[in-house]
Amino acid sequence: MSETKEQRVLQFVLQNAIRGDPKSVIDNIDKYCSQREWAMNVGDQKGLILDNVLKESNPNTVLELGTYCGYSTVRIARLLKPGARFLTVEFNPAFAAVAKQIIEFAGLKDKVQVIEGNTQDIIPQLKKKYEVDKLDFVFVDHWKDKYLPDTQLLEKCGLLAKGSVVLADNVITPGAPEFLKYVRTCGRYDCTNYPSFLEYMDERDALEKAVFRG
Ligand SMILES: O=c1[nH]cnc2c(O)cc(-c3ccc(F)cc3)cc12
Ligand SMILES: [Mg+2]
Repeated sequence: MSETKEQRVLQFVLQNAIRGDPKSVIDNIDKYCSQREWAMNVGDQKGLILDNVLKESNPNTVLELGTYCGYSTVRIARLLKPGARFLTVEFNPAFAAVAKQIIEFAGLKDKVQVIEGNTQDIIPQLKKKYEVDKLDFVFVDHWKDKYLPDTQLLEKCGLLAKGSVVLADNVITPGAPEFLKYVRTCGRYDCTNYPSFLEYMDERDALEKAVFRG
């Protein structure tokens, strides 16, 4: 069976990165996806913004919506303090399989729980099944049409508290206009826009930080 792009990214990492070294995993995914095949990783420019917003938040409990190959999962997990909890949700089983191997190769297997499934099914299970009380940091990077319904579901399930950070990728390209309008006008978030560029391209993109007011 012919391999997929995501499997080729995994092979490049396994053959070129240093086992147990998250930075070398990140750098090699960026190298492959900028020089050989574009892939929808958050990338190094937006990734640096993600790093900085995450460091400011210094979270105990993190949720990622959209694991893909695990690039941002590795970026986040490498910066978490000991004992922090990190759950990441991926709908596509083939993507989840690649991500688990990349996360393990980076030496971060014990810091992350990869959950395969639909975010709208998983989010309501976080409190009871996954023993989550509140989320300090949520990285939203899955399907653009799910940004708004999933954010509202997080609110409805009582998973956000005063100061919870919701950081969303791609609010320019491909764009998440309904999500942006909601977080900027509903009165429950303090929003900051971080202009940047689409991963590995010259097109404009941005991250949006929405801090829940509680
Ligand atoms: O679907 C996406 N999920 C998560 N992140 C994405 C991401 O960073 C970029 C894109 C994307 C951007 C431009 C384009 F021409 C085609 C796809 C999609 C996703
Ligand atoms: Mg993205």
